[in-house]
Amino acid sequence: MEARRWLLSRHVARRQGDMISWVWHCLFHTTVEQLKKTPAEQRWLSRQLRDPYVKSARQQNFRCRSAFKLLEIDEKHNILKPGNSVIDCGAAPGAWSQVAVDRVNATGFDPDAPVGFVVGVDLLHIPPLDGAVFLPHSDLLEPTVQARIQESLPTGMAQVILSDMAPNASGIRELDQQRLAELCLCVVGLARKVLSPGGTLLCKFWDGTNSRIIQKRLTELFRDVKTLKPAASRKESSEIYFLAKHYRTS
Ligand SMILES: C[S@@+](CC[C@H](N)C(=O)[O-])C[C@H]1O[C@@H](n2cnc3c(N)ncnc32)[C@H](O)[C@@H]1O
Repeated sequence: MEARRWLLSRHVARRQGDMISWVWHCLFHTTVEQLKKTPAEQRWLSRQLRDPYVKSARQQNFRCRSAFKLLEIDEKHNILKPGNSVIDCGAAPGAWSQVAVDRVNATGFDPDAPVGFVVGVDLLHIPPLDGAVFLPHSDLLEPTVQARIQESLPTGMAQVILSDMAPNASGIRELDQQRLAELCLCVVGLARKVLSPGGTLLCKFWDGTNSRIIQKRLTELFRDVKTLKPAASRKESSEIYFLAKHYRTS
């Protein structure tokens, strides 16, 4: 009898112990998970949790917060118009393409309303989006990829080229800037092949020594070149955007 009571009390104690550790786990799960992360991951996570644009992106069904950068630029500078063909370079996960699809296709029931076209390209997978054609797992630096973009355009020409491309950060500032400069020059090269006269190019860059080289190149090719820092672009980031309008053919 004594032995049975002892066994029972040990069983109850174990169950209570399990319960306590389960409650402990539920209460502190997030904290423990956070502790497992590296300091950089923790900083990223707490920044994401505090970021109002992350919250708004979730509420408005945008794939990521960067949508608000393009929305702000377009509201101020009116670059995306109904009927435009748009190339979105570095499109994954697809938030800029969401904005572009919405802006280039006029809403309403008018059968004659202009219909736009959006093609997005990225090294990564891009989840499908109604109204956009995507070329995932594709490197814009490859001439064959640029040829596929051109083939996909209804008239072989685009009125707007967007680039939010960024290389994977190596942590070495100069190297990363050099890589982004290469990507920007590649976008400029694409513009020379497919941009309609009068067309627009919007290109992300990290402000620094190379930015003058890119700006100079753009000024040679476009009548109006501006440097923009949208509100949704983090203040601590050196990210800027070149907005080049009125592409000149000669
Ligand atoms: C900041 S994200 C773009 C976010 C996107 N604008 C959006 O709103 O969803 C930058 C993207 O550039 C892409 N990228 C970098 N180098 C590239 C290259 N050579 N060709 C194509 N995409 C590239 C990256 O894979 C990454 O997905």
